[in-house]
Amino acid sequence: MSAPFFLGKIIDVIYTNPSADYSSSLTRLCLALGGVFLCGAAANAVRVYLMQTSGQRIVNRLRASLFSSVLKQEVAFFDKTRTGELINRLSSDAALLGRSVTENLSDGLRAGAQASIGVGMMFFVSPNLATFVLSVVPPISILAVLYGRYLRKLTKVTQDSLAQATQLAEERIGNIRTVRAFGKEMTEIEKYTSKVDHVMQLARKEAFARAGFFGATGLSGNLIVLSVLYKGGLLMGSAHMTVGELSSFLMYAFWVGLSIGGLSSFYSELMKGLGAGGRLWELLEREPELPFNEGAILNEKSFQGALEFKNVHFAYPARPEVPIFQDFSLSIPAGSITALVGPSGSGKSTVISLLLRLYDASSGTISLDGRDIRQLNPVWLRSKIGTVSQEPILFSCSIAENIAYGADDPSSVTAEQVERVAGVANAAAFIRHFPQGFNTVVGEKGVLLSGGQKQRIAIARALLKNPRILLLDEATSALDAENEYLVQQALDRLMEGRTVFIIAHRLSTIKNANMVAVLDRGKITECGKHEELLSKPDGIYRKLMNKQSFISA
Ligand SMILES: Nc1ncnc2c1ncn2[C@@H]1O[C@H](COP(=O)(O)OP(=O)(O)OP(=O)(O)O)[C@@H](O)[C@H]1O
Repeated sequence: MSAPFFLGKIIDVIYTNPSADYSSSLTRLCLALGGVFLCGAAANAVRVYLMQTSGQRIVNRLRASLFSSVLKQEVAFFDKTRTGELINRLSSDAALLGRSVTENLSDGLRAGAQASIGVGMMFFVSPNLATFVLSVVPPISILAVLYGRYLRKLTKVTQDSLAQATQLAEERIGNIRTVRAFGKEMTEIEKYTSKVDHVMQLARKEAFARAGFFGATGLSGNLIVLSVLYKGGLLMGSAHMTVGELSSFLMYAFWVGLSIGGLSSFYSELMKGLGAGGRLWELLEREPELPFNEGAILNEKSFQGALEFKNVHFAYPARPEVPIFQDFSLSIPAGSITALVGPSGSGKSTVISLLLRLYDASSGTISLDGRDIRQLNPVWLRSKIGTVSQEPILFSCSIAENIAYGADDPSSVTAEQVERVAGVANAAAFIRHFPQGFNTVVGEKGVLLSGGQKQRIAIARALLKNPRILLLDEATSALDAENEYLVQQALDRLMEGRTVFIIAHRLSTIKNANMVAVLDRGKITECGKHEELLSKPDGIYRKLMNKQSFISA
């Protein structure tokens, strides 16, 4: 900021002081100006480096905190929040906010310092001229505030619209097989294009506002310079100013003009950042409705694994008006196999979700060894429960890593442990057939494997977890005879010595269960062994067995 001052002095020396110490004055002033330039260059380099690195650090921390906050939310939150929206928050919103508070903030601070010191220096050089010139500033400030408000609103809408496009792309790319099977590529392309077109329309609105604002601020800056020339010229004419002073003043005025342009850009970027930041904070500060990692832990030694539902009422939070369970009661004794049967959509999978405490019952209690699960630490509770679902989901990493995922600490699992459980789960043979063996990457959600293979890997994963309680949702689709036998044998091994709750789709499972429970219209209507239930002439179970086809393999 002192450069124009020295420049003015140098010009005055050149113009008005051709005296004896002319060359030494000139050298001194030029050296001082050279020093100022050097310091300026070094400070700028350091500023850029620090802002770049701190910017990235802020974005990274923001993303990590956001991811952690998202993963701790209750499952109902994910029922009502679109995945694409969350991904957008993590990627584009975080970047926008990060950039806004670092690079942009640094530019803004610099512009602010330049403008205020520039104004101070203008008053120092010529108070008279400065007062005249600064009458241009207030209208620009009003314009900036109005523009900032508009931009903030527009950014929120644009980010929302972008999130919708991301959501669509993510869902359709993730389910390309379904899109392809229905031949809907062109429809999806059109849908996506129309969504990004909408983003474009909003971007055009922003560009329009930006163009007007920048035009106006640029013009104001130039008007400042013009007014300096005019009024300064008059002052010089009446010998109230030297040529050096006018030059210094002109440069300060030019800087102030530029800085106002910089400040307006900073302001608009800040408003954009705040627009994107609003929902980031909302998400960062959101407290999960179900506790994440707090509550009691039962004594491991006396832990049995008996489960009980008592008069449970439940409706999904996303659809509170549709009751799923009404007065649902069921006792699952420790170490026994309980099979649940019921029509499709009757709420069988919901029982598993409640046992895992993915949702809380609206009323009634679910207990583990006589203790209400709402008093227990959900992380501990889930560590005692293993699940194998109808269509197990694997992650896009190696088979070994997918199996090790079952352990509390996957990094401590040895290759021998993985191979052992894979052997018990009848998976080792087919895994060894792959060229990369246990290091074979299974593709997103395990697409590179067959249904039976995925199931056996999921069984190996559950075996490694070695849980006291096992919740199984049998696959509804029949496998070929060999696969069927291998999966069934693996499941039988997995079930040994545990409390097993199984949603049954196979006749053999029902026959082998210690107890079969029949779910009908939100409650358990019959309970007993397969033959007992079948012998009731008007029993619901009997009707169900006639109506519903169970896999008989
Ligand atoms: N996350 C959810 N939000 C709202 N409603 C849900 C949710 N999940 C399931 N439902 C509804 O709850 C009811 C019970 O679903 P559930 O998956 O438990 O049935 P199911 O007996 O396991 O069915 P199937 O045998 O076909 O797998 C269904 O009507 C379903 O539409």
